Amino acid sequence: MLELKNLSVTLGNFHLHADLSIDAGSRVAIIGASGSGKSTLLSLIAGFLAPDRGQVRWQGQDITAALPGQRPVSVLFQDQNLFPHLTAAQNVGLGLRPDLRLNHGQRTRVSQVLAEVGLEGMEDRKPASLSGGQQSRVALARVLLRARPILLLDEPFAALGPALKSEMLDLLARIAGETDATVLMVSHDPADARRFAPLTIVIEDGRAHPPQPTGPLLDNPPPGLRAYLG
Ligand SMILES: Nc1ncnc2c1ncn2[C@@H]1O[C@H](COP(=O)(O)OP(=O)(O)OP(=O)(O)O)[C@@H](O)[C@H]1O
Repeated sequence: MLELKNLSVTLGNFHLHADLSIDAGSRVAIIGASGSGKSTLLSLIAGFLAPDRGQVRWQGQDITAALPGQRPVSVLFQDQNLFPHLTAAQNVGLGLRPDLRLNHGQRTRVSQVLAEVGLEGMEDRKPASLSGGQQSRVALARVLLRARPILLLDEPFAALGPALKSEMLDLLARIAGETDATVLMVSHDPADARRFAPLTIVIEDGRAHPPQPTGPLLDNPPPGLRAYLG
């Protein structure tokens, strides 16, 4: 279980508070207006940002003071997930060894995960020679290889067209299933939440609310969320 216990942070005039828990293996959407604190919440969990108060706990262990690299977490952003000067295989291989000194078995594993996301034979391509969808697949292959228990996604597929985006969400769901990951995904698109996440965290007025069932929430949104969804 991922627990945010009485967690709060202040950034200038902005305050965010969260007191909630998420069962291991859940898929949760995070929705809220622009500037409501969605990325801030992910940063607190990933360890990019330290809270003023409260704890982040995973499977009963306090990880509040752990450095980002020591946390059981992978993060995918909207872009800049790949290093442009490295090949697809190297970008994926970073998930195993940051110095890229991979042995034969590890290189084989990299090729396997690339094939699993539909990029067989593209090991040596650099990001500039891959389409947007293929670049997303490389980033997902690295997530698959790392197999960290918590996966945080900050609008990872926002730049892709609708058909490609739903393809990527399906691939993500498959990868999350294979790795048993607990997934938190920020999205501006309620259709993504419905498609991917049985539960949704609403962030409003400086508060991240406990996860609620996505369907009923979006069918009958509270006033603040209704105004945001339009
Ligand atoms: N380092 C900082 N110093 C001061 N304020 C900050 C800092 N970082 C973020 N903020 C403020 O915190 C608030 C929440 O930002 P955050 O990026 O979490 O919002 P968001 O919900 O992810 O927005 P968007 O949907 O536009 O990406 C914003 O008002 C932002 O200006």
